[in-house]
Amino acid sequence: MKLKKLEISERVVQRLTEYLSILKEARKRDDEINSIELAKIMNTTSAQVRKDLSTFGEFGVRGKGYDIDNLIEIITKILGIDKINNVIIVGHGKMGEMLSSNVEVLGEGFKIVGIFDKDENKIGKIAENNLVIQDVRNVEEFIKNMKNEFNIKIDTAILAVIKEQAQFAAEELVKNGICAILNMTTYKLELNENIKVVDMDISAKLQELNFWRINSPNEKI
Ligand SMILES: NC(=O)c1ccc[n+]([C@@H]2O[C@H](COP(=O)([O-])OP(=O)(O)OC[C@H]3O[C@@H](n4cnc5c(N)ncnc54)[C@H](O)[C@@H]3O)[C@@H](O)[C@H]2O)c1
Repeated sequence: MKLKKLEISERVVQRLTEYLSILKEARKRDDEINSIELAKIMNTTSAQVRKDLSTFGEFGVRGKGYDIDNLIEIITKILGIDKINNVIIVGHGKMGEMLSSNVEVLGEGFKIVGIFDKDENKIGKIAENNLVIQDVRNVEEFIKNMKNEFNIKIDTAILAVIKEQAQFAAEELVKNGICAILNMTTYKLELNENIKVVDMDISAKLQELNFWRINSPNEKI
């Protein structure tokens, strides 16, 4: 399924991932779910749910719910996680190690195929997921080999280097064909607009949460 890129907002894509996790839970109980039930769990309106899902076609039958399996299959395809997506980790410190030793954190559809660092003391060591930590200077060769020898395209990286190295490391990755970066650093990367970056910052999320906590009507301060 090819989608016209500009038709879909980032927020809709974020909501799709939320729908998917809700639907997987709902499937344990039922075969169908309607937009009112979905809206309740998503804390939104049923009109919003219908609007979101209609972006991708007509799935619901009027008066009936959505077929959960069908919806899961479609969203999985839209998110491109109906097949394995190979990713590399760049920076194998505390954060990189947390990911390579807990691969289930990545969820279905993703596989770590390479780990890179620049620290001489780490290069050559074996990570928890049995991959050898490679010299970051070998990323280019690694990507080329994967393509030529196994016909595997690597274009996604998880960036977990120290903040001060984030921009440099990201630029190097882009030079080598990476076009999608999950940025675990707190550095705001400046890259060509064709490069998709998603920031994953626990601290920023906590700040956001804190704002809602202290501005909640239940706040007793
Ligand atoms: N996303 C979050 O919520 C979150 C939480 C904690 C830390 N962080 C951030 O994640 C990043 C990593 O944190 P950490 O605690 O794992 O740090 P760390 O110091 O333990 O690890 C950083 C690793 O990056 C490597 N490195 C540095 N420059 C590199 C380069 N150019 N190429 C390849 N490897 C390089 C270092 O050798 C080291 O192994 C930091 O930027 C930190 O601010 C994010």
